[in-house]
Amino acid sequence: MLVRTDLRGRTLTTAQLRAAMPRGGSDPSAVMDKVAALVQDIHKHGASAALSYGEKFDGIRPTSVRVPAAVIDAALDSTDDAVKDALNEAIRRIRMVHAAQRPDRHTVTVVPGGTVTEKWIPVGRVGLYVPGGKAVYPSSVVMNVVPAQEAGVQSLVVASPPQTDNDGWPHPTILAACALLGVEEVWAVGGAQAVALLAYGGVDTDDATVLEPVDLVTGPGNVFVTAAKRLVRGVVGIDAEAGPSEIAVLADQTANPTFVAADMVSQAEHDPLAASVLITDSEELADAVDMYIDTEAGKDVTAERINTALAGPQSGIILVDDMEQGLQVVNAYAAEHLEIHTADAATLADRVQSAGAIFVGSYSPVPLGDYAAGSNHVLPTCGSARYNAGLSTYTFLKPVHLIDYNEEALLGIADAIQTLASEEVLPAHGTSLEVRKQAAAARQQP
Ligand SMILES: NC(=O)c1ccc[n+]([C@@H]2O[C@H](COP(=O)([O-])OP(=O)(O)OC[C@H]3O[C@@H](n4cnc5c(N)ncnc54)[C@H](O)[C@@H]3O)[C@@H](O)[C@H]2O)c1
Ligand SMILES: N[C@H](CO)Cc1c[nH]c[nH+]1
Ligand SMILES: [Zn+2]
Repeated sequence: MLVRTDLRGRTLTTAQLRAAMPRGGSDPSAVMDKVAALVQDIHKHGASAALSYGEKFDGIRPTSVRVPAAVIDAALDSTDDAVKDALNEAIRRIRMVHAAQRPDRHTVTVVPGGTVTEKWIPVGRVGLYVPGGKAVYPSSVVMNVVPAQEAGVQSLVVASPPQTDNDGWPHPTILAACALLGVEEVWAVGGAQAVALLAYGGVDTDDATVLEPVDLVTGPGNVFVTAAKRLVRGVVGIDAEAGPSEIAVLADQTANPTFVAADMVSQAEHDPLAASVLITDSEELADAVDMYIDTEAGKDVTAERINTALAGPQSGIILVDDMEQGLQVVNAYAAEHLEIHTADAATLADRVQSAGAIFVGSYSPVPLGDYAAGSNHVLPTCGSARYNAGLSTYTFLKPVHLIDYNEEALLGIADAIQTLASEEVLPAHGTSLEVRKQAAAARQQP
């Protein structure tokens, strides 16, 4: 049975609401000291230190960080046709959505002769993290690579943990997904050590192959990956923090309890720290969801993770008076994934302010988005959807302004600029305008 929190009849401030939410130990600050020491070590000792941490945590040391091309080709050859077809269909849909995100360059004519153009420049080199600890994630290869490609990134590297049953190389289906997408640079390194190596770079085991550092690290991962991303932010760019999975379901008495419960269990199976939360005004639904979870959940190989995640302080059922209070809870919680199973799901979905992705109605379950809706599954966790969005083509683009004024347009605003510069006591700024004014005046002299 999930822990219940009864908010009915209570009016809470935002801070009180947040405090009342079930949230667990997926906060990276809990492992920050340990991960900081690891990141420092890799900054100092590079690839050999990263491989040593891999040996410790993943149980194997590959012969090199960079995966040889022949290993990637062999992985594609040995991949089942059904898996290749499924990956190709997912790639097709995800590419459609992310290609449509590419923003246009646009120019604003501020005054005659004075324009500001916004141009989108792709990040130069990116490091895409693909998890491979408790489960392996070929789908995350697609979710990282496709938006980077659609943004026009020229240089990208995928990093994923070494696997004991693949000679220390990343999982073969991860390599196959890279091959299908035309990715040639793959590193066999995982966890916090992967993030640190991507940020600082190094030299491979042959003492010759340079592992060039990247400009931006993206991708999901466990709490160690998330902590490392927080630590290297500034040395490199990072995307939103996409840590252990979360699902919140907002549901009323019209919801199908089996659908709701199955979707909650689906995210619990990622990690013992994963969170599954039901927000409902129907005790009957809450009881039925509990019943399903008690009798049906956790019969598969992932049972232990599911049971731990559902029993943890991060999971539970929140009872609310009605959908208005439900929406307040939803916005305060800011789930990575929000499913809405109510009579008016689309209307409520439009009113949600904070969620990584919103799944509308009974036939848009989170696993659809995990693999093949076309949307991205790398989404902000731990409440960061209040201020961050999921991975997208925009993540890999920088909007840069081109400022182009002619003399007349500049002189038309010169006095205002000089006034402001003088107000800020920055006289050299004013001089930049003054010399141009004087040059113009000199030309007017007979
Ligand atoms: N939010 C999202 O968008 C999203 C998407 C997909 C997956 N996820 C999450 O990604 C996570 C994947 O986790 P995972 O563990 O399966 O794979 P992972 O690749 O993130 O982590 C595995 C690595 O963790 C390191 N590690 C393991 N134990 C350690 C320890 N005690 N100390 C230091 N490092 C250690 C190892 O080096 C290993 O390579 C899950 O939590 C899943 O829910 C999130
Ligand atoms: N639900 C995960 C994001 O939290 C993504 C995923 C990949 N594979 C299955 N699920
Ligand atoms: Zn999932």
